[in-house]
Amino acid sequence: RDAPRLSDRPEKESAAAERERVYRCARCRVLVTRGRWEMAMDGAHERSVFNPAGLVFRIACFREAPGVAEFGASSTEFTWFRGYAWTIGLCRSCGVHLGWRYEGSLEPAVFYGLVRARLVVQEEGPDG
Ligand SMILES: O=C1C=NC(=S)N1
Repeated sequence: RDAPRLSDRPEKESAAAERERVYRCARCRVLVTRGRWEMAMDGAHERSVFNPAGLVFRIACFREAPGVAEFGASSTEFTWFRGYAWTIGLCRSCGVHLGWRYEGSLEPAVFYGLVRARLVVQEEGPDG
């Protein structure tokens, strides 16, 4: 693997470094989102969810994800976030499934649940 996956991230990472992180599509490297937009939902930064097909995903929530394009109609079926409807979110550039866009009448009105394994952290600059 040429880019450290999020699971490789050092545990004691400074909040400032986290905010500067750039997350890119693991398949095409387009910019998807940024650390400054990451948010905790119900106190958790990450959560494991599963769909009716039994597929399990480890997702992280972000307030914004410019690299994600919505696909298809929204649904409230089996939503992992009460009060929110979800729409499939694909990579805007290569179309791979990156996660879901959530919309609801709560705060925040919109957020994204993205599959951590489908994102890579942008390579550090020359100073590492
Ligand atoms: O929140 C979600 C997204 N896909 C399923 S299933 N529930």
